[in-house]
Amino acid sequence: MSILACKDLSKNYGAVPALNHVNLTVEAGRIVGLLGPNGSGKTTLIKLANGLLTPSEGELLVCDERPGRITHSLVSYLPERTCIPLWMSTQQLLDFYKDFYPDFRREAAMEMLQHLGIRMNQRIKQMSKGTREKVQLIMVMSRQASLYLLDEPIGGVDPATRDYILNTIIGNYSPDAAVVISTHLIADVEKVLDDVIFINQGQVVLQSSVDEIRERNNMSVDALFREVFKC
Ligand SMILES: Nc1ncnc2c1ncn2[C@@H]1O[C@H](COP(=O)(O)OP(=O)(O)OP(=O)(O)O)[C@@H](O)[C@H]1O
Repeated sequence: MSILACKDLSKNYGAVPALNHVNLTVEAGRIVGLLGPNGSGKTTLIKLANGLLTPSEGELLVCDERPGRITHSLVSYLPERTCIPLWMSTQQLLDFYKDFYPDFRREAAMEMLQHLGIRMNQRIKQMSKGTREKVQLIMVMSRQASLYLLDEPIGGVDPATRDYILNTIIGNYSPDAAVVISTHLIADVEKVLDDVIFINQGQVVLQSSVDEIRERNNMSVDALFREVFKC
């Protein structure tokens, strides 16, 4: 069973085609980079997988289920923008997640928050943008989900902390789960990726393992991306 499967999936916003007959699968145990230029359809695909949008044509399945009530408990989603309640303290946010998500691993979240020096009594609205991003990512990755959908997870995180975030958080998920990361920070993220999907103008132009890219093209994912999408 694949964790995510798109079959001939299309999505239009009115007359604007955002995804155009996309076929792809993501298997358990894989960390997949969803990479493409601005406006290529990454966020649209992530929102379809999370059930925030519905397909115009074709099908998208999460663990063999159409997005809906069942998949909401299987998917842990980090949106592009911060959407945690700003008035809460870190402590209150932990309580909120524990109440809301039965699969939330509070101890794991606490350990990561403490490692990054994030105070339990600080309110989210008092935090810097990068700290908010870290907190939200820790919350999302502390759920025991089957599919993690991370839309631009580390854009505001300083480079020194990125490696910790990527290694500790993304390296700590269950082998039965899959992670899809949309990012423009390819050089930073590619060391944790197993596979990449290149998407352009709503179409998948490449799906490959990172090892294959390095062997076949003798270059990093970042270098290949720059070559494929050169302006
Ligand atoms: N709500 C909307 N209404 C109309 N068009 C939209 C809407 N959201 C996205 N689009 C269009 O759909 C296409 C894909 O957008 P999407 O946000 O999925 O791209 P993206 O790859 O995530 O881009 P970026 O890297 O800039 O975040 C673009 O042409 C965009 O203008």
